[in-house]
Amino acid sequence: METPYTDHLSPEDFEHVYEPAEDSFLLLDALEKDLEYLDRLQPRLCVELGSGSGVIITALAKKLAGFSLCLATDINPKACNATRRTATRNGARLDSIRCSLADALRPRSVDVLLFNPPYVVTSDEELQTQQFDSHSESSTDRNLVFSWAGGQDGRRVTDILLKQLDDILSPRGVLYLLLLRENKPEEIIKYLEGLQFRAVKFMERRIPGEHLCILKVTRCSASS
Ligand SMILES: C[S@@+](CC[C@H](N)C(=O)[O-])C[C@H]1O[C@@H](n2cnc3c(N)ncnc32)[C@H](O)[C@@H]1O
Repeated sequence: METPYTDHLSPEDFEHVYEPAEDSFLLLDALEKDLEYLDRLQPRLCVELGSGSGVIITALAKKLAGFSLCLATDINPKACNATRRTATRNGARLDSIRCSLADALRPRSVDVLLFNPPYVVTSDEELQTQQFDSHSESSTDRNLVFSWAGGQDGRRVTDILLKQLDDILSPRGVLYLLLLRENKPEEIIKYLEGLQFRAVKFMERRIPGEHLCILKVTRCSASS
């Protein structure tokens, strides 16, 4: 899949919005690798949580143009705005909604769910401030911190999503989730198996200082 243009986003934008990095590109590569599967799935609704600059959902929206509705969410209003601009600049059709995770969506409606969460292990205090800020309409200097700060085990936001996953994914839905080794992917796989999901490490990449992987999650009841 082509990496969308981001030349409309300035260095000032990237002071508030997460700039695409190795983690973003790994998620893009995983989607590229699974395009045949996605073509067969013919998803009606694809959603990226925490879309940041919007490069990932824009790339997918272009690829699946014609048969999928694509949506992006982010708690950071500047990220929602950047996502809209990236989609427009690249000729992709999608909507961008400011909300936490999938809070604004109909239950069990999402066929393809993407999330590159704030995954870095930090103190939990970082996130308490995030909850306060996320109620404000304005963007703050701390938005960038909230794009990577993950609290204990780098899992605070991810764990909220995992608890809600059964209510978010459609019966044939699939989740592509980016994780760091420190997020304990094996523990997450076991947890999901207990909830009747099938989770596999779909792609892995070592970069200086980080060992990243993409978890692919489907319902056990879904045909593979
Ligand atoms: C690591 S960045 C990923 C950005 C983009 N998806 C990418 O891969 O380049 C994480 C994004 O999640 C957003 N985020 C953090 N907590 C969130 C939440 N509870 N609901 C929605 N978005 C959230 C941040 O604002 C940030 O844009």
